[in-house]
Amino acid sequence: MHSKSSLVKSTRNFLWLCSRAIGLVWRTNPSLTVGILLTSILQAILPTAELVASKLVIDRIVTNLSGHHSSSHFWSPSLRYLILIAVLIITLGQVLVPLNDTLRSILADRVTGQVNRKLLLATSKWPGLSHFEDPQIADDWERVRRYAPQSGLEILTVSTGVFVNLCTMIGLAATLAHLHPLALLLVLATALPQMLAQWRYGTSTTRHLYTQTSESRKLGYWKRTQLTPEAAKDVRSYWLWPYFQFRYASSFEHTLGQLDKIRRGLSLRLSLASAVSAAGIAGVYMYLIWNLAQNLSPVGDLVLYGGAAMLMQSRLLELSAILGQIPKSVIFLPSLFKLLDVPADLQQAQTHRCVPHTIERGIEFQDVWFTYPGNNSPVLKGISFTWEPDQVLALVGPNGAGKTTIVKLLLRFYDPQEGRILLDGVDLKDYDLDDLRSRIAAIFQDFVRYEFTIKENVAIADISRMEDQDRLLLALQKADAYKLTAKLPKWIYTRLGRELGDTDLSGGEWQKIALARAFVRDAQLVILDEPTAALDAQAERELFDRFRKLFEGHTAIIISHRLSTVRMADHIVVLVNGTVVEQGDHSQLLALGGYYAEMFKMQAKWYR
Ligand SMILES: Nc1ncnc2c1ncn2[C@@H]1O[C@H](COP(=O)(O)OP(=O)(O)OP(=O)(O)O)[C@@H](O)[C@H]1O
Repeated sequence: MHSKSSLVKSTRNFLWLCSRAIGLVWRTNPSLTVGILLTSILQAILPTAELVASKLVIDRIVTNLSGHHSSSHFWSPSLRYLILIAVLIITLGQVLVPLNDTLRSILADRVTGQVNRKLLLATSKWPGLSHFEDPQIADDWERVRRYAPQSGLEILTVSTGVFVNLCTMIGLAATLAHLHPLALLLVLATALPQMLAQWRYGTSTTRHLYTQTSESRKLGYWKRTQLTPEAAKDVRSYWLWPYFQFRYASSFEHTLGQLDKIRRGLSLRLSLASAVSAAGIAGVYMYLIWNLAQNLSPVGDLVLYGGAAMLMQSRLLELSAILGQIPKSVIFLPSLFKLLDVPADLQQAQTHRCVPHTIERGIEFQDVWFTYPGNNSPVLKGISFTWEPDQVLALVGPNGAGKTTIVKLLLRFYDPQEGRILLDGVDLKDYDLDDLRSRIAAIFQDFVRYEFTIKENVAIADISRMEDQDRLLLALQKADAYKLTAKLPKWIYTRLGRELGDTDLSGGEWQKIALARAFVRDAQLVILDEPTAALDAQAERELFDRFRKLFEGHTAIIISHRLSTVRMADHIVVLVNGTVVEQGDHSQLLALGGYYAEMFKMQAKWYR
């Protein structure tokens, strides 16, 4: 009972997937889809028509040869007429193959483009970061990347393939049954083992590929480690090539070695089964030759029925190969539709409340607890602190204390599991998410180095200001990055990066470009995560001197391990292991003689 209901459920699920996939193909380009269907229907009818026409031509030739000896009688009007029809049918059959293939290729590319656009649109609606860090979603991406763009088209290919082969086979079966019902039975029975082997081949290899998705992600990773310019430095300086090659080779062996084993076993069965089907064809031919010898049938029958038996078998095999392909076409569709339908990872406010233009009361963390999705232990354990408007707040603490996590919560990349984060007394969750983020200029320590021009790299913080050159130049000046543009070949129009760019910058120069982004936006909140980590001592000092002026009228948060950068902050929060251990301004914390004072003295000692 249970297995029956699960069969009904999985069949319903399968049909739903197929209809959704075909719907996707249809909506991508209805006229191309119709073109493929029409050419497929014609391809279904033509093979039987070709056989019948050939038989009629041969029989007419034999009749004309036996009845008359003059050339004019041989070329009787009926023979010419039959030859013309046969040539037309054969030509049409030949023309349809490339036509159908071309239509399929065009549609395949369009479906791929459509699927990718849909996926990008769907991911743009994931408000947080959790989905990007979920290993199951990463597996779904891998399946989609490898197979799903073709899946919609494969479903179309499979369904038209099944239709074409069934139509062709009805004609062929009727022809064979006309010769003798046992001839039909013989062909069907001897094709059966090969059909089963073919089907098993398709389903087993697909199942294997599906279960190996995580492993093939690793395979891709080991390949990338040897190809990306970032890793190339390490690979060469540490001579990692043999090690990465080894990891790649063992991962390759793991995924594809097993597949080879499956393939070898199945191909042996397939060869044995082919021998059985060949025996079936031989049986039909023996019967035809015996008939011919007994003068029971014309020569044309050899072409018609022998051809029908061979074609029937090849179509049966094609059908089972197509049926074996179904799991491959379908098995990746759930991943595609899961990615398209995955619910948002954050609740969005229904009220569309905007962040006030002037922050009056500041920001307050109230007993905030946070654990990263998939982790067991919390990263933030009951964090509480207040951040007054127009203040510069600094977060300090050892590595892994949770400083960047606090910033991620402020941007609502994740929501805390317990506690609240208030902006002017209102929970961040109650603000419109897009509006909230548009009021924050955040520069992370792992900022992205886009292979764009300098102008674009700065304007990325507010695309609407792309043509506001004065603003962009001012931002570059504030970040002390303007000077470096002078030495570049195309000034601010110089494209940066190693892959597409004209030239590249040093780490510190890149950091200045990233810092300039903070000054492009009209943001109420500025977040700088390690803004001076890559700067030289003089640049850090200059930034430090100008910091107050640069962020005048801004509520800013700065994360830094360099306490020389941090000391000018109005309020300093010291985090250790996810909890606030001290807070106050620089002199208060020094007077306290705790973690901050110790770190500051240690750093000062090093400098001295
Ligand atoms: N995306 C993530 N998924 C799971 N755990 C994470 C993730 N990001 C950070 N963590 C964990 O959270 C802890 C705090 O990380 P966070 O980046 O906030 O530290 P931090 O104080 O900014 O450290 P650092 O000074 O090294 O930049 C770390 O122990 C880290 O392992």
